[in-house]
Amino acid sequence: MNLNIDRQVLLGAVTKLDPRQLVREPVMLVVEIGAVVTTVLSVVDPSVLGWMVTVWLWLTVLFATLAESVAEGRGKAQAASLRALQTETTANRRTPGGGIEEVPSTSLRSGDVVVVAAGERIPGDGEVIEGVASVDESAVTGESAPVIRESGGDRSAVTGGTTVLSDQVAVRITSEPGQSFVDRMIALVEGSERQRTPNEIALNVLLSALTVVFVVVCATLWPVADHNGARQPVLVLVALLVCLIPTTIGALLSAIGIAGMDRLVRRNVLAMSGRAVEAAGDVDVLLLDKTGTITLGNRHATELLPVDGVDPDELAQAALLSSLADETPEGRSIVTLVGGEATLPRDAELVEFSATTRMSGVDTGGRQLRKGAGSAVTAWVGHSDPQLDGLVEQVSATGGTPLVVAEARGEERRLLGVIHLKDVVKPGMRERFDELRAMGIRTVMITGDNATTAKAIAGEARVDDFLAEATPEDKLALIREQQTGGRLVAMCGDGTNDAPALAQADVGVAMNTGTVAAKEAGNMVDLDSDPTKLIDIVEIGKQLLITRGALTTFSVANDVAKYFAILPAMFVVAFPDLDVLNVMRLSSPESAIVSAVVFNALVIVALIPLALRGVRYRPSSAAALLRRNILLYGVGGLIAPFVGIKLLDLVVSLIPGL
Ligand SMILES: Nc1ncnc2c1ncn2[C@@H]1O[C@H](COP(=O)(O)OP(=O)(O)OP(=O)(O)O)[C@@H](O)[C@H]1O
Ligand SMILES: [K+]
Ligand SMILES: [Mg+2]
Repeated sequence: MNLNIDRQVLLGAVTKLDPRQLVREPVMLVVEIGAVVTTVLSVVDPSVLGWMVTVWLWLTVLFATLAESVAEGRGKAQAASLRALQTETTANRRTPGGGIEEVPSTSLRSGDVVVVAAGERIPGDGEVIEGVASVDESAVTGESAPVIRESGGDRSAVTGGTTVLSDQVAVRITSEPGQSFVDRMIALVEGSERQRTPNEIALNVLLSALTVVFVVVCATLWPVADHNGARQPVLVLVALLVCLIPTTIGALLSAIGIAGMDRLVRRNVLAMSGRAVEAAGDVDVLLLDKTGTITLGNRHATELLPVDGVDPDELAQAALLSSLADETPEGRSIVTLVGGEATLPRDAELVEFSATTRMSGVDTGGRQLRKGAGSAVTAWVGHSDPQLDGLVEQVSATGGTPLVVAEARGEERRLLGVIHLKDVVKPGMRERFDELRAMGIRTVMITGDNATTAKAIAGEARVDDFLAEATPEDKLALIREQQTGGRLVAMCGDGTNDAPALAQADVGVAMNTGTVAAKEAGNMVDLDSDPTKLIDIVEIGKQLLITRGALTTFSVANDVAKYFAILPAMFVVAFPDLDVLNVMRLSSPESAIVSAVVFNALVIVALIPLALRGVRYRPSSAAALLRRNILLYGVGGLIAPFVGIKLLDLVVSLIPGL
């Protein structure tokens, strides 16, 4: 593993020695205080032992800050390239009068509307409110293929710093200066905004408590030893204290957390909350939105199917008229399919699409035209038609979305036919959902589409279960229901109608292609818009928990062993009976103490790569994992000090004066 220790990383490590920063790691703060004490003692009363202990105590603290600095350094290069996106550009802002004024991009505020043409850089985060464009987002996502961004649908969000390749769009800015997506990304990859996770905080409290206990033990050892004629210099007691407190995990705890977040960033996932990363390690159920999440999301009209007695042209004109003002991608695709030069009559009153009504349309010239989900439109018409039901079934069975078209003139309401909307399942879904199943995670697709379409897509993507004709409230209710059963729920979605569910889920992963509302509601954003990314997220979450557990086990086992390694050596002169415990036959009490302190420091260095890389995660039961880790890190931690300190003693004893 390339640790990449350059000047900047070293400088960072030295800066972190500042006690004001170190208070966040109480174990290391105690070591630093110890180092200050031994430094003073060694200046007043110099000795080889004193200086050896002092130098190695300082190194112990430095190794800890170095671990954190190295972990942070890995995001620095990425942060630098992201900063390049923030250079000021000129934005074309719409004035209240309808004109255009040139303003610096840095002065844009939430609510401003800017016009961006081909070749120009999008000056800030926002939502496309007019037009369609292909956008190069590679600077943010690393993906070189251009993406479509359009108004009305679930693919409307744009990121400041990306470039429009073709056409022109109007964008409503949604972020305030300094709070953009790229700002948040930079803070994340640099680790400066890292939030400690609940488990990490709990562990830190536990380690601090342990440290206090050992401080008390060592402080009381002094008068006791003195009383028994085995007076121990303060220097030796400080050395003993540092060996006993959990320095290994105390030094690496923060690096483990930073490295976990970094692993997510490397997989193109931005986690806004550490709690979510930990929760991901224990997820039981994954809920996924269909359109735009499991499928590519460019649902578009491919054919018109009239019912008997309706002229194909009449259906086409009705479909067209009801879609002329429909700004959703579905609506625009109908206009494209039918073609022609039709314009909306002046008296036309629009009925906008909503995920709750699942209909859209227009009222004009005494006519009302509606199109939408089969159940919604037949309910509006007030009666159904077996032939129409057949057409709906026919489209649904292929996984397509049927939009039923209907008309009302006065009292008479008629069903005209069906529009076939087609969408494609993203490649590779099946295998990845199989993998999730192997990890013990149940996948449930939720969609506003009808049950037959849902069933066809669910079968094709091979999810475990599906919920059809779901409104935003249904999605939220399903999550709440799962959570009350004590299960941890992950949700992947892209639409504004997914936002409440994304906010409620323990792990809410918003697709980067999605709407601003979805991205703000979730606690993670996947830049690749791949719902099966959850596999990686779960693995990283599990790995984080396992790594922390393994290194804590190792650290505590190590300290217990050190107790037996050095205590007999310290007191053997005063209590010759202790010699039976002196199994290691270290050459002298002084050499024993120095060897223990050196070993204690070197263990930190040795484990930095493991803390950064993480303990390997293989899918297996929690019990098997626990057994394996206790064996490896517990027993290993008990044995290592005996071997290590003995070997160091052989070298240290050669130093004159020890
Ligand atoms: N522009 C539109 N006009 C009329 N009806 C529409 C339009 N777009 C979609 N519908 C209908 O509304 C239903 C719900 O659509 P919506 O996009 O809200 O679903 P959803 O809950 O996001 O789930 P999914 O993402 O899987 O579609 C669709 O199944 C379709 O029948
Ligand atoms: K220790
Ligand atoms: Mg959707």
